[in-house]
Amino acid sequence: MESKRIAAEQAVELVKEGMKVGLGTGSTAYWAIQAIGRRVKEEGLNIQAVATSVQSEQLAKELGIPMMSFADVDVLDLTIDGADEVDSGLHLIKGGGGALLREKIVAAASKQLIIIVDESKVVNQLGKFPLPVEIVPFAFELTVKKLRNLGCEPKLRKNGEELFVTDNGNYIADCEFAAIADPAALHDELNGIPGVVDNGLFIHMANLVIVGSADGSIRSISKE
Ligand SMILES: O=C[C@H](O)[C@H](O)[C@H](O)COP(=O)(O)O
Repeated sequence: MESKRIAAEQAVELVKEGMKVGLGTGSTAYWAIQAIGRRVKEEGLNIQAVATSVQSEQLAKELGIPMMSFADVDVLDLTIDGADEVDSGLHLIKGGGGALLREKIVAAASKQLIIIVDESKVVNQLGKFPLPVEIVPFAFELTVKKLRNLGCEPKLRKNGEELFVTDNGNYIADCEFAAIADPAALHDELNGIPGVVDNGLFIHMANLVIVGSADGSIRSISKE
């Protein structure tokens, strides 16, 4: 928890007066939202934010972070979000919390995507973490078969006895690939399946990854 918090707090130092900011989702982004809330309250930091999930939006509102409507968003200055895996090319797997679609929409609208993780998320090759794929409920069994044909073992995510439902009313298939040799090609293949809304591969989207360690040190991975 400490390593996530220090990475998040370092990222929040990049938030400047007047910025339009995207707020990520998950246990690491939680610490970033807390730190932004503190800066708004204590320093009077003047920003406007949008959130990548209902959960993050609620937290931001509780902390008094000014929220803007997506109708008023053209370009965001900065988004701070977590990830499930990060490789040295700054490609990501996201969606462990089921928020990948909103996260990708917000990331795509951002000049800068800052990713905050602990050391456990940094990998040589993506794919150990089962890749979350958001699929529409209609004929989902058929979509899952198409996913399996790509060579993975998809598991529909559950919430207790029920299927997990995203903020967008869709299902998540967690796809075990073991190793993803060509993330960009797989991204396009997955999104070419009718019924797939989007997948958790974020290719060429992150600008900077801030990695927190349990010993309190912080390092960054940026584009070469
Ligand atoms: O859907 C969830 C997001 O992509 C999260 O940012 C990701 O799963 C990392 O979450 P956490 O910081 O809790 O490990």
